[in-house]
Amino acid sequence: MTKVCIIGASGKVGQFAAYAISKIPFVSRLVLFGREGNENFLEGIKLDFIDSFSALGRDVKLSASTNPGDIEGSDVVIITSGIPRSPGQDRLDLAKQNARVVAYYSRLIAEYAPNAIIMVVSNPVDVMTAVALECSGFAPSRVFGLGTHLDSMRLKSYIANHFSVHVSEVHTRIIGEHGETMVPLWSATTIGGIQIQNLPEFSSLPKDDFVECVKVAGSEIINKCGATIYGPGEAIATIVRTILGNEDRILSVSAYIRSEVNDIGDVCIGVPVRINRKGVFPVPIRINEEEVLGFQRSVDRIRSITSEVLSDLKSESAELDKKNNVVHKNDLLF
Ligand SMILES: NC(=O)C1=CN([C@@H]2O[C@H](COP(=O)(O)OP(=O)(O)OC[C@H]3O[C@@H](n4cnc5c(N)ncnc54)[C@H](O)[C@@H]3O)[C@@H](O)[C@H]2O)C=CC1
Ligand SMILES: O=C([O-])CC(=O)C(=O)O
Repeated sequence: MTKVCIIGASGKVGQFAAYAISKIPFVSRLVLFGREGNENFLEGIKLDFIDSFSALGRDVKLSASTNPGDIEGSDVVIITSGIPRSPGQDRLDLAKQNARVVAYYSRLIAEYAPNAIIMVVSNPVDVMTAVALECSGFAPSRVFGLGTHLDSMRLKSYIANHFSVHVSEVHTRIIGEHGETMVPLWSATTIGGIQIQNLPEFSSLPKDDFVECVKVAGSEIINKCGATIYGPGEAIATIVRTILGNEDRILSVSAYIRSEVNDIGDVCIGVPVRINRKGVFPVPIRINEEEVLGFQRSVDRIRSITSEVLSDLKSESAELDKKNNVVHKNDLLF
């Protein structure tokens, strides 16, 4: 019996991710969770899913809920709640607003599903991962964010397309911020097992254009159709499958590192991690000088915004404390 709960299931990403997860064979219970007022909407999604299960021959126990008690017993809880960016906005512009939402749900998860693994999707995902880690009080191995997995998938598809090979022949990795300062690791990119730098075509490869396309992929989709849905949804489902199947795959997600990348650490950011039933475990790596410079820049940027956001949450919490003289459970941020 494995139970997965999607918080923010009434939203676009939450809804499609839930659907993609419902097709994973080991998932036996799925909770479509949302905020109060969305009961009817969530129930409608549930009924529609049930119709599709009939066509698929799937047998998943499905619930639609706004009651925190229904998070209980979850093996994996995914937070997709929060505002998405509008055209012209940077993901980091969402930090302060979404931090309150992620903080609230992380505390709720800690209370109702203390043994769960938390996956954060809400943006800016690296900063929100740090918020979830802080507010849940969970071990770093049990809190991570979607991070640069989606960026790595995007780069992989551009490379596969350029070389006219199947995507499964391409292995590549982007680390750092899920955003402007992301760092592609060409040194860790292979095609059909061959180091990309050993291919004659490498010198003429439009590498900078590829990376630029990855950086703007989300905003381009948002400008054209309002939201990215299927890419993130499938990326989320892949990671859930990796956890529940205890697959020990190495994927790039946002995780807390101590000093695993060239001794750089103390931040939640996109890095390669081993993923299994116990959670996520950063893989110690050494990258080249140019990559270190880029990664350090990314770390500095995320670390500075993270510390601002965490300190705001702390003072808001202290403010509530003073005002109410009592801290109500639902107001607690820390
Ligand atoms: N890390 C990644 O790669 C990706 C992250 N995202 C992020 O995921 C989040 C959700 O995106 P969408 O589903 O497109 O947005 P959406 O607007 O369709 O859904 C937002 C969801 O959050 C809930 N929500 C909003 N404000 C809330 C609040 N104050 N309290 C409780 N719940 C609240 C809504 O009820 C809804 O369920 C955004 O922050 C977006 O930037 C989206 C795609 C990829
Ligand atoms: O771009 C956005 O805001 C959504 C997202 O993170 C992505 O699709 O990479």
